[in-house]
Amino acid sequence: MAVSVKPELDLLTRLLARLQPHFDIPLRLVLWNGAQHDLGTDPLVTVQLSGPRALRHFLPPSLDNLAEGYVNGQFDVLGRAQDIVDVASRLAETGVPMRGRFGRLFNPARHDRTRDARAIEQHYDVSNDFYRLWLDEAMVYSCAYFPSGTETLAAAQTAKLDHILVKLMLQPGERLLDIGCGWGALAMRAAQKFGAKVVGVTLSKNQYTLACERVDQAGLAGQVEIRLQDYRDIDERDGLFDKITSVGMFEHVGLLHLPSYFAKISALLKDGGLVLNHGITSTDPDSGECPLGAASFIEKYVFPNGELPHVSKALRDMQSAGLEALDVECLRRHYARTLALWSDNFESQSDAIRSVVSETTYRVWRIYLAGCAHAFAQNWVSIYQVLACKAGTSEALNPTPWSRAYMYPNSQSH
Ligand SMILES: C[S@@+](CC[C@H](N)C(=O)[O-])C[C@H]1O[C@@H](n2cnc3c(N)ncnc32)[C@H](O)[C@@H]1O
Repeated sequence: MAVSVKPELDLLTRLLARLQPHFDIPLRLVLWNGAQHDLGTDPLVTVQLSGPRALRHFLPPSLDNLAEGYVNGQFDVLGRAQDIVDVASRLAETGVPMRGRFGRLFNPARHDRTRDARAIEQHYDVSNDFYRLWLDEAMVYSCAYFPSGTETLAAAQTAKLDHILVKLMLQPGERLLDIGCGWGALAMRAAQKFGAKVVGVTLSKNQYTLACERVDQAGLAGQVEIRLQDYRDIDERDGLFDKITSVGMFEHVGLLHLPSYFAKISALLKDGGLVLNHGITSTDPDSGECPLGAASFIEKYVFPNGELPHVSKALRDMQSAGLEALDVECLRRHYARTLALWSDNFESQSDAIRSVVSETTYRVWRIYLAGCAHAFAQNWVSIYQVLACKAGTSEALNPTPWSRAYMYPNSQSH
């Protein structure tokens, strides 16, 4: 027996008619009976509801509830991914208080080697072909650096790698450890351009396989060693490092584990050694979650167990581990730009992407990339590079010059 949806439709139509004058959101809702309702002038985004069940994803219109409806095919959305996310967050603001800021404090994520390996597998082992379709050619999967704001994605990723390696004053023959080496781009750059001997570790099997292939093809096998290894299992008795990088990795560590993460880095570093930690941070002073339900969506579908500290907590935990912060640089705008470029690539490659992953995965990542661009642009999250030294008080153990001028070798003004 067919269930009549007429009463719900009438109710909804009356409700929308009452709400419309109070909104100016460039959204057109198309109901399953074909009726259209615009929540603002000149709609940029159209939502097509497949039936009354889709409505529960608007009650409340939190970002996780909306995104889940789209990912599960309860409704279709037409428009640019970044407009879709902008409209979604404006809808969310109408119905959801900025809750969730303190969620993690009462419900910390649980981390151990097995859980973390599983979480990494879910995120990074989608397939190398998938990431190749929207990252730059070197497959750098972290915030790029746009010295003039006009660089291409590829140029900005190379500029980021060099910015990090120059900050570290990496010298020929020095031992560099890259924690969370991804597909090996930083390790290869450090060997090729700076003459370093590099160990890179990743938890992702797909990354490990491709990074090893790329190192071999570049003839760097004698200089770069890629390991499928948890950073906690690197043994300091096998030799200390002159320099350490960790780029886009400490988001996986967990708030409760940051002290032991920095203690491990400190233990692996020679006295006077430098570390560059580049990672996403919470903009909530108490290290709370991303607002409007965004954190719940990311936790469930994209980045299980990810946790972001406020930069002050990261600095505190570094200090406790004997690492003195020498330089702190905010790259928030750079990540908003990077993510917007990734999102544009994703949109332009949508057919190819759909041929290598499921429709659900395609939808999750489409909304995730555009959503993260929005989150950085809105200052919901941030990102910092922190250069620190295992210095002690001896002047001889502080390797950096008196000024920061050395960090900008190609620039006249700093
Ligand atoms: C966002 S990716 C960044 C990759 C690379 N640094 C880049 O910029 O392209 C994070 C990396 O951290 C690695 N990772 C996460 N947790 C790890 C752990 N416990 N031990 C070693 N690597 C880890 C992942 O496998 C992945 O390679």
